[in-house]
Amino acid sequence: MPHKVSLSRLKLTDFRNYAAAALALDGRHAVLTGDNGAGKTNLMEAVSLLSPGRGLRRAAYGDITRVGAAGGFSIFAALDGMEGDVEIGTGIETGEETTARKLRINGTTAKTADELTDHLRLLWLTPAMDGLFTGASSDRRRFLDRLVLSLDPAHGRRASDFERAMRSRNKLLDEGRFDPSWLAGIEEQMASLGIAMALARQEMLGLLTRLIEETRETSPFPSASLQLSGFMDGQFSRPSVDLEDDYAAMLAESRYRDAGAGRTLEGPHRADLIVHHREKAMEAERCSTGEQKALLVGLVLAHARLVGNLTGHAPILLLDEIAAHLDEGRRAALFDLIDGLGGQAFMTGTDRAMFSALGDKAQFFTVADGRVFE
Ligand SMILES: Nc1ncnc2c1ncn2[C@@H]1O[C@H](COP(=O)(O)OP(=O)(O)OP(=O)(O)O)[C@@H](O)[C@H]1O
Repeated sequence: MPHKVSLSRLKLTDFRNYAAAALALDGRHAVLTGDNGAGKTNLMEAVSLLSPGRGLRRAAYGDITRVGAAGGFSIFAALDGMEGDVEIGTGIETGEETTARKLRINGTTAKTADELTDHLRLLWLTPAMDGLFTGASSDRRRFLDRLVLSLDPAHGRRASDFERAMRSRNKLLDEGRFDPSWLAGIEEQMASLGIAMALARQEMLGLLTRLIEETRETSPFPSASLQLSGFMDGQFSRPSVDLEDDYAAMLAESRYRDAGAGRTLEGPHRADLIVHHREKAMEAERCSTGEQKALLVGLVLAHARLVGNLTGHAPILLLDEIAAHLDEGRRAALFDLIDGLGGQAFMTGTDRAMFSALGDKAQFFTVADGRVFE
């Protein structure tokens, strides 16, 4: 069983609809119940900001700050983390527009948000993700990259460096500056970063596929088969240097075409995650709403197990309204599965009775009008 990472304290100031709130957690799962609009998802969002990036809503920091607050927002958390006890503080200081948030770990300013992954790994599942299989491929790519990131923290840097290189190539092409040596330099960089990104995604999917295979018999959820498509399809068994050379050559050949299109048409930024419902041998997008939800829950929980197995520490799970449409038996099976992962899960719902099968495995909180109490 992986080690448990658990939040022991969470304090919010001027965060969404919370002027000030504090939660004392005892290491068990946390169930947050309350009416619509009470502030349950806001609490989950606050926890999600303990990982790199803009949290589970991908919101602008200015929007997170409580309407009417004099300054910015802040989040403080204490946890029993992957390297022992740690205190994390994050937020923005003034209400003005900013793209960066301050981050302090044990009182010291962190150089990058990636340092958070030394202390905890977070995974979430929200109702906003229900359309993942039918929606835009960019959402599936972001989902895929978050899965990779929770195993391989360097993936985020790779992806942002690739984006930056691609933007400078697009700009040169857009301005008609076809300087071959300048472009070749950028394309070489794109090739090494782009292939590294694609290989990291491929490796994670391979590991996840194996784990899904191993746990298939016992899982109460349908199993997913996973494939990458849209970039270097079927070529990932070749040496990475050959793939890099091929991609660099592809970019060099497509300069005029890409200039015409106004963007780079080939690359890891065009890849898609293709998911099938294995038992039904059906594309996920053609499954029923309930089947899609079950597939997604199964996939995220399988990934949580993988993160626990590979890092030795179970991730913290944020499961927003996960039990809403399940019957009693399925809910109980779901809670058993979540508990069996060995980590701390935060779960929300409108009705406390829905979580009764958790018994004393969870701490129950009531959320009402921007206040939270046990
Ligand atoms: N920056 C902000 N300042 C003040 N209030 C905000 C801010 N952003 C969002 N809110 C409010 O926070 C409230 C609670 O939102 P939240 O999504 O957490 O509700 P919830 O309890 O998860 O509800 P539901 O059960 O409907 O999903 C909403 O009424 C929203 O208007």
